Amino acid sequence: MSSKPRVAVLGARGRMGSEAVKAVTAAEDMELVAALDRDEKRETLTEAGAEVAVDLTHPDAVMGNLEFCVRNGIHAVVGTTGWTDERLATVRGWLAGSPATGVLIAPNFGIGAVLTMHFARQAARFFESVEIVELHHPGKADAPSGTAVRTARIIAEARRAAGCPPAPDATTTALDGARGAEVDGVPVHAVRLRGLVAHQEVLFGDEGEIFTLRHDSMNRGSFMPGVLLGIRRIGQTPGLTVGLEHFMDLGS
Ligand SMILES: NC(=O)C1=CN([C@@H]2O[C@H](COP(=O)(O)OP(=O)(O)OC[C@H]3O[C@@H](n4cnc5c(N)ncnc54)[C@H](O)[C@@H]3O)[C@@H](O)[C@H]2O)C=CC1
Ligand SMILES: O=C(O)C1=N[C@H](C(=O)O)C[C@H](O)C1
Repeated sequence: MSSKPRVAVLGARGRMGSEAVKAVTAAEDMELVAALDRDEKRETLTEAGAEVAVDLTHPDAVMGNLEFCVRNGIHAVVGTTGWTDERLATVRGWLAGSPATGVLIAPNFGIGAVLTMHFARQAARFFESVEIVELHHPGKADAPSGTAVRTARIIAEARRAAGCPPAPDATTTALDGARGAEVDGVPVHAVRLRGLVAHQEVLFGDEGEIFTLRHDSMNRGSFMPGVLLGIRRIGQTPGLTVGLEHFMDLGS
């Protein structure tokens, strides 16, 4: 990769993509070489000599974009949501054919959001109960958020490893959705409200004690230090990396 990575943004006219275009343009150690949105041809990436593509599009678009990038040896920094185990396995398969290429999938670029997940992993085994509430702007396509799904999986994994029993819940009758969506056994509740950007609470409970982790992104600029960190690191990180925490030297 060049000493100043040549960067393309996909989804460049969107809420996140337009912010990423500004952040990459303002960063002195990288160069914006392409800014694409829907209906613009992916070949622009190769024509422009892009070395890193930042994908901030839509769950329906991200797989096609990534396949193109990996096939052409373009590293990818992905904020787009909608990840399943099957999709991750497909990306690993593509990368096997292009072993020098790196893909970072970051459920959340907010430094505080990454720390929330890190601390949630540590707290998970100490409390009987845990539930997640994520709160977002009403323009969001997916529910629950990618961050909430990832947080729930991290918590569930930590609780399984510690041999924790399921959280207590005496509910025998409920309206559909009243107890949220179950992600790996953790209830996740999604709020969509005008005025919000991106917020999450992880609620842990035990006898006489509640422990809450809360993160608030007040604007989309809050995600940009994480996007830039991903661009700076992905060229030296071949293969698939899931989660920005791997670039943050957080220790265990
Ligand atoms: N990882 C993170 O920290 C964050 C991730 N996100 C995720 O990023 C994605 C985008 O979010 P927003 O910017 O709020 O959405 P948005 O709807 O404002 O922007 C998406 C943009 O992608 C464009 N697009 C759709 N298909 C495309 C394609 N095939 N090629 C190029 N562009 C295409 C759309 O025209 C639109 O301009 C969502 O999945 C969202 O959940 C959002 C905020 C933070
Ligand atoms: O769509 C959004 O806005 C966000 N999407 C990501 C998610 O689904 O977790 C990250 C952040 O929550 C904002």
